[in-house]
Amino acid sequence: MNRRIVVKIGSSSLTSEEGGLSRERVRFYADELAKLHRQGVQTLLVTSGAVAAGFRRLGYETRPKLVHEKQAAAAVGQALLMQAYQEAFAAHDIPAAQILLTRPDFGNRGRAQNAERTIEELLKLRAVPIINENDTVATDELKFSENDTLSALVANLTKADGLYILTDIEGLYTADPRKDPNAKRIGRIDVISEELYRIAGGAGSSVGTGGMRSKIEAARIAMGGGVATFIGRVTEPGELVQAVEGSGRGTYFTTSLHSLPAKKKWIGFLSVPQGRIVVDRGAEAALLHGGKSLLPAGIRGAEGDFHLGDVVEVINEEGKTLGRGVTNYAVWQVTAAAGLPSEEAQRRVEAPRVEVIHRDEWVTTHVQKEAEIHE
Ligand SMILES: Nc1ncnc2c1ncn2[C@@H]1O[C@H](COP(=O)(O)OP(=O)(O)O)[C@@H](O)[C@H]1O
Ligand SMILES: N[C@@H](CCC(=O)OP(=O)(O)O)C(=O)O
Repeated sequence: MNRRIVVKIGSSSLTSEEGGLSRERVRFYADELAKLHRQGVQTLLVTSGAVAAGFRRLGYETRPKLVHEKQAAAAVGQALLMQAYQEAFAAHDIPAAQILLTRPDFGNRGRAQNAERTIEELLKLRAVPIINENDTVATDELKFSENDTLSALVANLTKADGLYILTDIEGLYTADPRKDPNAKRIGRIDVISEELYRIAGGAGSSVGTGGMRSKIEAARIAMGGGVATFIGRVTEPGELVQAVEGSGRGTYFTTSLHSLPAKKKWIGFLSVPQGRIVVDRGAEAALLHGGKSLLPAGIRGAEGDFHLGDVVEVINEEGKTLGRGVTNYAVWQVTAAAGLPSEEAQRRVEAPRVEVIHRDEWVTTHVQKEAEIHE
């Protein structure tokens, strides 16, 4: 049995047909989590539902669409959401703790460590940390694409053994089952490939389709940090325990990676890149397959506003992401040194090191084209 798990509950699992918060569903999930808690499993909950819980109280007739309206609804609804969880967990004598985070909180190592320490203390005292996005301050560039990403970052930060993303469908299918009756459920996935993003639908498709895409992205981030992931449906009593035991209604994403060293995990899966470096084919092969550092000779260009010590994303000339690393060069130095032999580059821009990114500070996040799918 897992020692520590993160459970993510999406809006679709918590709302009634009219779009408001269902207190009955909140109680159901609290009861399910309490069963694991009683078995000694440390449980963290990432929950949506603030907008759903708040919009009516503010006088909106339907769930608002504009960002500032949603923020206002969430400010009212977050308190109501927590109240519902407080009551539901109190029935099990479990203290419920509220934690509100934004994307940059993970990108700042000091803030991330503070959050981690607070969560450790709460778990030690047998509380359930209940986490949501801090909607008041989160607008576009501060936002997680969905709470799915937030749950993956929390799982990585807290070194969880498993991430359970609960939704209204029994896992990932070979196509959207709402549109294709022949779609089959995928039971297990060992490697996230580009093909999975394709079958989860591309940008510009319906809201639900985007939903599965962001869950695949969450699974990728969690697996990269060594956290096994489940995407599926839990609606009947006992099903969350079953999901954690390996027989849930959904798709299991395995990972052979053991937790990366803390620094690499932060670079690859928690940091917020400050810019991008474009590399040629030779550098791509050296980084992905050669275990080498990135040298100026293989660089084609750079964008963003980064300085020595920042994390940057490295992409190839087709725009595909290869990985991330800590740069020893500022953006102007990368631009001036691009394509030059190492010594000349270092002399010209007075860089502290020859390597633009040293291999000890590099994490590959490249997604391969295809991989086996187990039905
Ligand atoms: N290949 C697929 N397999 C399963 N579901 C898919 C797929 N492609 C798109 N979807 C849609 O994704 C939806 C789940 O995402 P979403 O509605 O955002 O859930 P939540 O609110 O729980 O985050 C499903 O109901 C389904 O319609
Ligand atoms: N943080 C907001 C919205 C988060 C959200 O929509 O997430 P999800 O249900 O996973 O798509 C809320 O609590 O209402």
